Amino acid sequence: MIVTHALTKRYGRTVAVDAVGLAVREGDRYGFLGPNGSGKTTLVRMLLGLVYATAGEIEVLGKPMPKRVAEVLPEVGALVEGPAAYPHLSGRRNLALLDAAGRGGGRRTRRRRIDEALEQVGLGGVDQRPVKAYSLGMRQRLGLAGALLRRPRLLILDEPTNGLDPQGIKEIRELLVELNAGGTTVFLSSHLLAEVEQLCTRVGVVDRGRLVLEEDLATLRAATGRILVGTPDAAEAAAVLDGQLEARDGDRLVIRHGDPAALNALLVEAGVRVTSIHAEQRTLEQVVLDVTGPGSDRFGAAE
Ligand SMILES: Nc1ncnc2c1ncn2[C@@H]1O[C@H](COP(=O)(O)OP(=O)(O)OP(=O)(O)O)[C@@H](O)[C@H]1O
Repeated sequence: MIVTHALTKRYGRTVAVDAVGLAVREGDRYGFLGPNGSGKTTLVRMLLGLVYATAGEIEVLGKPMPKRVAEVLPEVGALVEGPAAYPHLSGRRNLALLDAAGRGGGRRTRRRRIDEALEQVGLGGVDQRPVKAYSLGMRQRLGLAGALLRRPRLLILDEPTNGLDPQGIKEIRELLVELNAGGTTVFLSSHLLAEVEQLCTRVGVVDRGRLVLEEDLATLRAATGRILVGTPDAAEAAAVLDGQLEARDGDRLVIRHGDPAALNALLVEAGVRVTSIHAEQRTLEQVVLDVTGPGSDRFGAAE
């Protein structure tokens, strides 16, 4: 759905995006993760033809960008940082103007599509109040509604949960999962590890303009080959395990073993009471720390 090769953008001496080659596949919920200033917005703008690349290539929906921008954009819903709206007009009126200005999306269906989009983002009950009276979160939702008007095949969203409270973030997450289940591919940028971890199926990590990692989340979080066991009989368990025990902290044990069920059976058979047992998984935070090294606290773990 999106492929870039050696995509580069320089602003004078600043290399905002540095030879990035990423691949977003159909059906992905792709999280483009990086700290503030790492080049996410610049890359998103290049994908949409809003900024020209210094070098490299971009394909969106199988077509070169920005050359085929007029064919590509009607099938893409986009939300770029600080969505623009006419402040003195209502949200509904803004969406009508946006729809009229773009290609595709017939006039006959406009009202229905606007109602649907507002409903989807939780602005169904919105009144005639002008956008200048909206909260930041409401503006963000309106921006998303604009992205959904044409029922796009691909959504490209730059920090879509900026300005939303935890409940709003959860609602947007659920909406994106639902749209994705209905066939929409989702590409979003974020500086929040937790957001990407909770929402995405695939992640690209960008650090100082370079893509340092791109992988399916399930692969990244694959089991480590260790099992975490909680037991009030830690000493007995340690005796039974003979050499497989990696660490012990009170009644919690870390055991080198591949199969929690088999390990559980072994412990129970030996008379060890097991209160909890599960395979250890890496967190996205650990993976990101591994690839970016010290200074990765620039990534937001949560907000
Ligand atoms: N129009 C511009 N002119 C000069 N430098 C720019 C311009 N736009 C971005 N940059 C620089 O390029 C780098 C990447 O910026 P960018 O906004 O793409 O990062 P980001 O990851 O989206 O950060 P944020 O989340 O804060 O928006 C930064 O060093 C920024 O100062």
